[in-house]
Amino acid sequence: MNKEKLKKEFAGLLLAVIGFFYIGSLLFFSPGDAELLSSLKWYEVFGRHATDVAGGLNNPFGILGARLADLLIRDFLGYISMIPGLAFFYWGWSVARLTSIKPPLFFTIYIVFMTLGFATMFGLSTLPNADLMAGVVGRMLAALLSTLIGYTGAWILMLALALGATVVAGRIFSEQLSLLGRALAAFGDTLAVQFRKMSEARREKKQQKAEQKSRSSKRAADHPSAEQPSKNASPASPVMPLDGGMTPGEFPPVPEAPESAYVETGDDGSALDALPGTDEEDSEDEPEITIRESVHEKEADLDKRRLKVRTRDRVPYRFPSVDLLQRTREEDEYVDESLLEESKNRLLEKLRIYKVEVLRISATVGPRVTLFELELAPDVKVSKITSLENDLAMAMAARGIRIIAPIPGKNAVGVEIPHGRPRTVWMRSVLQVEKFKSTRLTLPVVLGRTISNEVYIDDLATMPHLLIAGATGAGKSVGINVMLSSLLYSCSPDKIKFVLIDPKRVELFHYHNLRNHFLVTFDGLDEQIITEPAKAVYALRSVVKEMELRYEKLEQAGVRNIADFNRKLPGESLPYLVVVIDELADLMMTGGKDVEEPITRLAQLARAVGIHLIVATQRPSVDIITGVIKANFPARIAFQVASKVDSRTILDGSGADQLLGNGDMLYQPATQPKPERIQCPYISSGEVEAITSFIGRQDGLKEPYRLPKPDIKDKNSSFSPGAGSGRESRDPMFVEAAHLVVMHQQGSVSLLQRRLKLGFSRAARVMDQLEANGIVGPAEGSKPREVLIDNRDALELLLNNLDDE
Ligand SMILES: Nc1ncnc2c1ncn2[C@@H]1O[C@H](COP(=O)(O)OP(=O)(O)OP(=O)(O)O)[C@@H](O)[C@H]1O
Repeated sequence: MNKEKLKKEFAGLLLAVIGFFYIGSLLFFSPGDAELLSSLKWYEVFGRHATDVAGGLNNPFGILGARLADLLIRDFLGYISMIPGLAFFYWGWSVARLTSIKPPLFFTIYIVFMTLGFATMFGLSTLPNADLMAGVVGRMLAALLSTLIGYTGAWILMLALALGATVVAGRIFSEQLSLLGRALAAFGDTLAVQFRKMSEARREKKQQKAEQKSRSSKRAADHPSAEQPSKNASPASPVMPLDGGMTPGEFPPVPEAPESAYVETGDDGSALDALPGTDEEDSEDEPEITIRESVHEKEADLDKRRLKVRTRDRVPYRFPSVDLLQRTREEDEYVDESLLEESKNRLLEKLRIYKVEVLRISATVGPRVTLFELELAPDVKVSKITSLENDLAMAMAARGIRIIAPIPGKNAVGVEIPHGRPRTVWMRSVLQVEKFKSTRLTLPVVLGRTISNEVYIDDLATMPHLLIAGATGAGKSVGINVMLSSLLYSCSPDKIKFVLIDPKRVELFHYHNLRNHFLVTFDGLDEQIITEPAKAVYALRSVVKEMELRYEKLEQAGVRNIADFNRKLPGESLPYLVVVIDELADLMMTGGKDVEEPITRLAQLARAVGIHLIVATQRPSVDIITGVIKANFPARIAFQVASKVDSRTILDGSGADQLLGNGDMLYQPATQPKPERIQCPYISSGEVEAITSFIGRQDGLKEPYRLPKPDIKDKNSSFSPGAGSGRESRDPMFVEAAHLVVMHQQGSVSLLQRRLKLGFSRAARVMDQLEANGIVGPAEGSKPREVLIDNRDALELLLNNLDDE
């Protein structure tokens, strides 16, 4: 048994003992004790006189009990004072079983209120002994009320108050009552089983006796001359033959009544379960569960920061207040240990069937699921557990079971099982934490709460692009709203701009309010939120052009990235651009390569110039999330998807098919080997509207941020400036660059920059051309590209072939 649990149970027991003492002392109140006690000073507990007094008391709870009873019954609330004693038991039970102290606290308030009420009612009544029940306080309250509102009025008021308090308490304690009901039912079941065991044993004994009797009378009848066997004679002593070819002296052995074996039978008498003590033995062998404390995030008031700022063009801007977000009930972190124990037992039982031995088990209760961490016996292979995922899910009859084998960095495997008390994570609660208030991340986006209840915030600037997939209704749009809102709560309109592409037309509608602050304008397009696929291609190409222009600026300033640029030239600082595409499938269906190419290009190159993509789709199939797109989005979020295949497409592994929907997600950052399960916060469209219209009502910036016209030479051709494989579109340094990467066997842009003295954007363009001509592989995040040509000769051959084309 773990120490923590033992401590809690001890404290619970102590409280129950105090409860017994309290009620017992009052129950044995004797008016005669008062006289004896009056001769004893209150601090006198030792000495002869104290012993004499204690010996003469009628109250078996000694001096302390008698004093307590005297004080409470005679001078306070009469016999009614006994009722609050029940609270000790509730506290004891709560301390031993639960982590939340709220229910017993409410119960104590309720019971004190009811005690005062009952005392007053007894004070009002004329029943015999009513005075003794009401005590001084009850009588006083009754007198006060009947003077103020009359006798009948006082009765009506008291009854109404008692009824009202009981109704309220019933609501508050409905869950506790059902728990108590379950506990009582379980206790009842145990009693019934014990009772059945006993009566079964009695019946069997009777049956044996009857059988023995009938056998001996049969023997006596068959062999009247035979001597009666002595009382102590063994049944196997040589006596008469029986039917069935037994030799004389042979008796069928009398079956011993099995002492420990007990077979529970169904109504039809069939065996339900062979229980030769297995349950008890098993539960003794079972490892104890340790409940891990969830993380308590330090709270902070987000409104207590500098809310008013001035933009670069001297326009005042005020950050939205968190009061625009719904005030919600506190997220209840109460852990129902009995349910937890039930899940643990079921899990261990199933694992036992598959012969998986567990040494230690601990549980972390998250917003939607409980993570059981299992330390396995050394001879159990981890692969065995992984192969059991489906069987376990079926055996436990639960959706949402996910196995993490092993948990990265731990000597344990994880099994996530949904618990019966899903908690909504509210947007307000995840923003009102110190972590978010004092974040130093460039583009902080809140993703939600982890299983250990920690608020998970990541930096979009380092992700650097995010791919989101999930079935319809799984929570993608809510997720995008959460991310955009966290950016609105942390960045001023100077710092960040949004390019919003919404082919579904309804998802990003509220952001129209941001047109004068956060939305870019396009040279050549009227819309600021793009909804038509053709215009989306135009807008994406505009962003590509912007990227190229930014690279030129960076080159001129002699810096490597946007952060350095903004530090070096604060007067010309560039805002970060966040490009959001809410439904890639709609675009890919109509735009195909025309959409894929600018997205890929941006994903490959745009990070350094502060352009970041958030792309969502409800169709995570390979024709939408192509290999090239996938390779360039190292950070991915999977909400619930329909199949394992979809899960593999987005995460390169299963798991997303086992999610529960409603914002339950797996986040795979570029830097971690395995995805993390997170519950996305909930933000309603009303809240998004409130935030955006708060911003929209403020004075807009003097100058909109305008994106340039894209380079469109041939409308029908794929748009890939500089990335073409045609001879005329190749950079003059192409051949030299090809030789360089093959010689060094290293496809890195910085190598070209250094050795060929090229600017970043030109070097990146040449690298794309090398890829398009099959000399290097696709970009793999920040790693150098793979060089596909082994040696100089092979390269010469390839270059000759290219020239012949
Ligand atoms: N984080 C969350 N917490 C609680 N409920 C959520 C959460 N996210 C989504 N939901 C519920 O699921 C519903 C659908 O969510 P949402 O519109 O984001 O789905 P979607 O994946 O964008 O669907 P579609 O692809 O059809 O647009 C919401 O209206 C809400 O009731």
